[in-house]
Amino acid sequence: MRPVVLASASPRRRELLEQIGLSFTVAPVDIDETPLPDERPDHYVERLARQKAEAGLTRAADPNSLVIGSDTTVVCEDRIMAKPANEAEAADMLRLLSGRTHKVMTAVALAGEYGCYARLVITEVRFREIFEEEIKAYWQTGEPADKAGGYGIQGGGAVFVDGLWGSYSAVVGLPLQETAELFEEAGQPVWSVWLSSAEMSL
Ligand SMILES: Cc1cn([C@H]2C[C@H](O)[C@@H](COP(=O)(O)OP(=O)(O)OP(=O)(O)O)O2)c(=O)[nH]c1=O
Repeated sequence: MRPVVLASASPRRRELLEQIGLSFTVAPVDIDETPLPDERPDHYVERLARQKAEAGLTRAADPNSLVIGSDTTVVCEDRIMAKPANEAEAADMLRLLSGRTHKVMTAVALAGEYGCYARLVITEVRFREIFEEEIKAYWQTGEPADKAGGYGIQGGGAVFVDGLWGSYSAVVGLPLQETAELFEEAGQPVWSVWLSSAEMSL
């Protein structure tokens, strides 16, 4: 088995990867997340996911590692919403998302000595109308600050959600089905990890 590295500082990505039973180490990378001039949001998230995975591989102690990088961005009315810089920006984001359907774009990339492969997952999320008092109170919870679009579907942000079409895990930060597909293609399927942990516990 090749060692698996998650090149991310996101606690959500760590929890999602733990959920499917993979053993891995965490080694965040720091890359410039500024969009290129006129860059399309789908190209942007995939580029960042690839850059995170590739930077992680360059730094990995074992060159045989499989390194995961991922990026999540909320897109509404052609606006790319990364993590809000402050309360005013978070409030602006939630006002725009209120009563509308937006897209959550998440890309996952897996880099290994064979190259870097990626999947882009687009999920539609519909929000009910959100009131000013709620926006103010939600900021106080601390939840919006480190999340794309200024909300967490896995937390209090769930109360705004009217409907979701696509991948729930992708909205939280890592599309698990597509991540497993990349591992399958890399010759290290997730089920083989399940099998070896089951054999070890016998
Ligand atoms: C929309 C949404 C995003 N998020 C999070 C997932 C990501 O952590 C974050 C988007 O920021 P990213 O820049 O994708 O990731 P990050 O900076 O947190 O971590 P790293 O780059 O080191 O991998 O928003 C949620 O937790 N819940 C949600 O509902």
